[in-house]
Amino acid sequence: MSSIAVKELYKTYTGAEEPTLKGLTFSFRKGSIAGLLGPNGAGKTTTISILCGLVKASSGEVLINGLSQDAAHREAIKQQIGVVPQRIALYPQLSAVENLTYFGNLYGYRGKGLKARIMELLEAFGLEKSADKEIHKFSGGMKRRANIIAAILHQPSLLVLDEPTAGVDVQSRSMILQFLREYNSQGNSILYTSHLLEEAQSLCSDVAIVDQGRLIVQGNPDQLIHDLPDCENLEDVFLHYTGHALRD
Ligand SMILES: Nc1ncnc2c1ncn2[C@@H]1O[C@H](COP(=O)(O)OP(=O)(O)OP(=O)(O)O)[C@@H](O)[C@H]1O
Repeated sequence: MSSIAVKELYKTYTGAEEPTLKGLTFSFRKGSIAGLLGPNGAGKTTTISILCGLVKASSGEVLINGLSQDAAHREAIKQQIGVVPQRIALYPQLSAVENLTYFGNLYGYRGKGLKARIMELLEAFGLEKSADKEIHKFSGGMKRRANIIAAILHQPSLLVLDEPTAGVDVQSRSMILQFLREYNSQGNSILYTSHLLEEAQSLCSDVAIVDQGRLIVQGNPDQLIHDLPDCENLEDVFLHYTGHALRD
């Protein structure tokens, strides 16, 4: 079964002249680490926002673990999916523990069990010494790691991350990537976006390259590289399919 299936997805934002998504179709198998790749403005964040139920598609279908992303399945999907947005979604004036307790409560977790899970995850992400520090005192990498913890308190079987390694230092990035591999090895599916193609090549079992709201190509990174005789890595493949023209 697919963890994610997107079929003929269209999205036109209110007031926009052109659709952002133009019949986007792809699917990722359960248990994969999938990369949604594409140039600036390709529609990656829009797609992720629709997948997570934050933005409504103009038309098309989205299935999460076989459930259609609609009002009838919203609660079931909420339990199965964890979302790490591009922008830090934490309260700056609250400490890490206060933030994470708030997010745990949203999923119905309380008391000692929640506290233990928060402390376990803070330690796993190297943040245990900063448990009671306010988020606005965190570095960029610390904020990003805390943002990930907020999304996995309820142990979602599908974790969706929008550029989780953008703008963080090498140490934080290495820790985040190690975490993603471990979380996946526990049987969970991962979908992430990135502009770092070397990273995506080594992390992902499957990638979908999108451009201008459409799927350009999908497959295993090594296979995609192998299929094109002039390409040595995923960046070559990406440029082969999306070209060299700037998007701004
Ligand atoms: N809320 C919005 N209202 C109107 N247009 C939007 C909105 N959000 C995104 N867009 C437009 O949709 C297009 C795709 O944006 P989106 O953020 O989905 O792309 P992306 O692939 O994630 O890009 P990037 O790599 O730059 O993050 C862009 O042209 C953007 O201006």
